[in-house]
Amino acid sequence: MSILVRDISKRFGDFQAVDDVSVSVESGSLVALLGPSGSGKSTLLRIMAGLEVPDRGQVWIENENATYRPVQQRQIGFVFQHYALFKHLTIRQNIAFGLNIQKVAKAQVKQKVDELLELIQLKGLGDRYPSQLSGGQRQRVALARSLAAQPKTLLLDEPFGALDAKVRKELRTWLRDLHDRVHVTTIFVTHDQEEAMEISDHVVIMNKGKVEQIGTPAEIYDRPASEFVMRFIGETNIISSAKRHFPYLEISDHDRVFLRPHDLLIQSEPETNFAPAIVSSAFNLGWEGQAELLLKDDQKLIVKLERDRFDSLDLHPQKEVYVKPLKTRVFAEAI
Ligand SMILES: Nc1ncnc2c1ncn2[C@@H]1O[C@H](COP(=O)(O)OP(=O)(O)OP(=O)(O)O)[C@@H](O)[C@H]1O
Repeated sequence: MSILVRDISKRFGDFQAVDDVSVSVESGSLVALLGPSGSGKSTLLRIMAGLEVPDRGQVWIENENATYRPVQQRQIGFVFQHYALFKHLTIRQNIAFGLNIQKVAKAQVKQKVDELLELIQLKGLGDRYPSQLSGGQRQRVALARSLAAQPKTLLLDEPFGALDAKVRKELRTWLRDLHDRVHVTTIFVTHDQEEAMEISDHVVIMNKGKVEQIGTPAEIYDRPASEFVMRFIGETNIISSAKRHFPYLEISDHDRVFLRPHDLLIQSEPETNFAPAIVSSAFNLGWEGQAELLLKDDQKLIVKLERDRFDSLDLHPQKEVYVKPLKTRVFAEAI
């Protein structure tokens, strides 16, 4: 089911939580709403769900204006960070809960629950109670419960936020696999860049109630639309008055240049267009090498290198090296 929010604004008292936001989510895609705390992600999700009414703007579901349509009529399933399962019901009974309320025939309920238990890879655990499952398993049950009613869209608000880092990582790939099997349009809120970048078809980057950029993970990383996006996604070096170090760059004298730690050439010998720098520290991280360099005016640069290159350069504190940016970005000053 496609969802389009158009020119949505929502204010709480004096606070503008969502500020003129438009987002279009294609049917069957997996989309992340990503941004720092308080950027309006959950509010936007709740407006899509019908749990919150926008002050302005519209929500279109499958090309129908659904702005004032009640939650129950939106064919939406939810999972929240702390989606408490019913403690006194078994996993099977939890998953079947909505179907039983709808008075679906017993044999059909059993079949559906079996299918869902298989889908969430908890086949043997249907007769356990929630307290007998791990946090990650419980969230999978919560997802199965929301899928039981065959929603056309799944809205997930920090679904793995309460879990530890390792389980989180496992569950996000699991969510992508699940999505590839069931193809339900899925929109999930996260403040974890890696989570959003790893599994989404499109990422919506939010900041202070506004959309900064919408794109595929590669577009967002390679062509950030703003300084905020560049700094929020991946690591970034910022060089002030970069023209002093790299006169050949086609920038103004006082422009700040942004560049990723991987987007630098580094060598031991001087060469045209390379700026001298002194290594202040170098670490072998195992899978790659990382060095901190100081340019002539003491501006810091982080460089990340493939292991072979790192080893052959023999980087160590005080060594003089020469660097040249490969890909640079300049943004208008943030207001
Ligand atoms: N019902 C409400 N009443 C008053 N203020 C609210 C309400 N809901 C949200 N807010 C405020 O609106 C802002 C945006 O909240 P929202 O939950 O949408 O942000 P978020 O990006 O999801 O942040 P987080 O990652 O911390 O959940 C916050 O400052 C929050 O305090």
